[in-house]
Amino acid sequence: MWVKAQLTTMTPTSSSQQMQPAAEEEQEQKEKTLLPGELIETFYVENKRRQQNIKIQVKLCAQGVYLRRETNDTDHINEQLIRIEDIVGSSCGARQRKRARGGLNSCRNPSQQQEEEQEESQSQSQSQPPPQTDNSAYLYIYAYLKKEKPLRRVQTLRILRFRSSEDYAENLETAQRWHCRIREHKQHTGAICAAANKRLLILLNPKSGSGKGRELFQKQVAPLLREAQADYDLQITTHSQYALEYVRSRKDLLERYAGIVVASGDGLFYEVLNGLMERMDWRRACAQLALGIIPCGSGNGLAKSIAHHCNEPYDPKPIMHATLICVAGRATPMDVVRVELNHRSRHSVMYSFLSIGWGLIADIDIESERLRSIGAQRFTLWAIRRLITLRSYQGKLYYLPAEQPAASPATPTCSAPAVSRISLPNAPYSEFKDLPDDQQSDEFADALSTDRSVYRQTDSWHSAASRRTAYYSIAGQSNRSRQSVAQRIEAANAQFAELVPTGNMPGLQLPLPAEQGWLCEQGEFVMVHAAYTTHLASDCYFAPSSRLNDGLIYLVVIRGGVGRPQLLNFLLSMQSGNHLPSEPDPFICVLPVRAFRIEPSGSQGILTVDGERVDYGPIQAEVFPGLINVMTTTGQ
Ligand SMILES: Nc1ncnc2c1ncn2[C@@H]1O[C@H](COP(=O)(O)OP(=O)(O)OP(=O)(O)O)[C@@H](O)[C@H]1O
Repeated sequence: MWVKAQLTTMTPTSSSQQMQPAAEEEQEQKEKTLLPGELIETFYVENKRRQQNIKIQVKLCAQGVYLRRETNDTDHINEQLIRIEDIVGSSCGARQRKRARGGLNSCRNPSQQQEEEQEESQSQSQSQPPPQTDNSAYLYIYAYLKKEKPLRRVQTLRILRFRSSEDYAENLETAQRWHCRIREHKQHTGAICAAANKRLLILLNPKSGSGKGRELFQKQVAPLLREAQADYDLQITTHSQYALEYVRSRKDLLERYAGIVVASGDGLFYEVLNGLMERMDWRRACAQLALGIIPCGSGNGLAKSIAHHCNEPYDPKPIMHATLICVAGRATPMDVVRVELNHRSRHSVMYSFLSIGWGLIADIDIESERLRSIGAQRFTLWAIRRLITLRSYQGKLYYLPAEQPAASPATPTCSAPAVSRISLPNAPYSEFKDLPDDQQSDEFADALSTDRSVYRQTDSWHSAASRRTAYYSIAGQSNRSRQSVAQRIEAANAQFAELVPTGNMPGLQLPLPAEQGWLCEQGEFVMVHAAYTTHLASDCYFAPSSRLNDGLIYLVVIRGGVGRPQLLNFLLSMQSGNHLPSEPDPFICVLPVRAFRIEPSGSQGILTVDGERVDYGPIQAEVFPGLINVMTTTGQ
């Protein structure tokens, strides 16, 4: 790569540096061959060592910024393309002080900054003309070049100095033309934050992870958002359920925002997802709002899974890398899993994006909470403890295999004792329509306001025992007959039932139809852990075969009777993703399924959904393929 310096100022020919007539002709010729939306200009970079100006032709096109250096040696022409995908944004104006350019420079500590400022003011007083005599306009191009082996992003700043005219306004106009074109090309790539007239909603949990969310945001996220010229509203959560309530109740969510970014751990993303699903326009909201995550939590399974999906780096700067994904912000569909729980005859429904755990891993995760103060080592310590006092749980596991009748040979399966069949449509939610906006706010006002308590205690919508009711506002309708009110309530109930995301599994208390493909295994389990993203945490590569939008739940089953050495090996290999047996194994297997149900026999145990503890009892889950959209760099 010939451009060695990360920060290079390029200056086009000015009136005082007249182009040779031949060069002028050449330039004119090149401009004639430009496609619409393309710009071209010749700049000179001063090479102090050789005491000469190096001629660089810069072309802005749909692919990015193309730089071509021509030296006097005829055989020495170097080229570089800064891909439009690697360009975060640009800005233009008068010369900026180094610190004001943002980027990672603004993350330096105060003493470093002070030194830099002193250096800069000295160098300015020595070599640079005072700002008022500089009529140049500058274009700053912020890019993070993607490099493989090792996978990383290299922060790069290119500065183009426009000074062909003596008039600053004219130079600025040229720089602005370049700046606008860059933004237009970014828009064509589908960048969500470059979308016109829409903003990002950023929800920040100041308590997540080490509790430094606010500081991390100011130092690492905000400068990048500035470079990307992303307009955003920042909401700091004040308590648990804040984000859920905010997303659920904000009326102008879809009109105002192009996406929602969670700057927190997986817990807050769970709230945002469930808040969206509790909206009456849930389907439109899921389709239109892309969701992003900036990992400020302790587990960060989703952020790592997204980075893995689009082959983006994660460590050593997970926040910077995730922010880059969010500002690239192309939407990729992602599966969501509908979970139904039954605890002491209370039913609840929730939506999950990461995992459901029963047994070993859930136990380690939750029970080691008491050692939180020692950091990530709590998991290792508790895993050792649990290996010594190994537990197993009695129960029944039902599942609907993804491939019928036989599973893919690449994924070894376990033999299941009982077989029955059931069919699930690929996209069970596709049959529902959203409520028109005006109906949302009026007709279903009562249903919305009372819904949450009902919603979390309801049976499956299709189950015979469902207690779910939509309350229809009858205020101001006293002149209508009782009969008509009853009919209207019934009609509203029917319509309401169609407008919420319903599952296709029978209610938890109902048997699974024997003839439709369900398999059942009864016995002792050390663990059943369902995952639908590759990573459960940034250092736990749990379901390597998983894809964001494959419509699959990966059930990892460890049966009773498994030896401790095999279990130890399993736990130690989870980080690298080598924990699953490559050959059929009697004790450990992974099952790609579309739905499953767990019926634990006892009443004591731990169940987790997305890493959070939920009531212990029967639980069932089914996948809704590609229900939401998450921000990725690829858009696939
Ligand atoms: N201001 C707040 N104070 C206390 N709790 C909050 C606040 N805002 C959000 N919460 C709750 O904190 C919980 C945990 O947050 P989050 O998942 O973001 O961080 P974490 O637990 O550190 O990360 P991870 O889930 O990756 O381990 C969320 O479920 C959320 O309900």
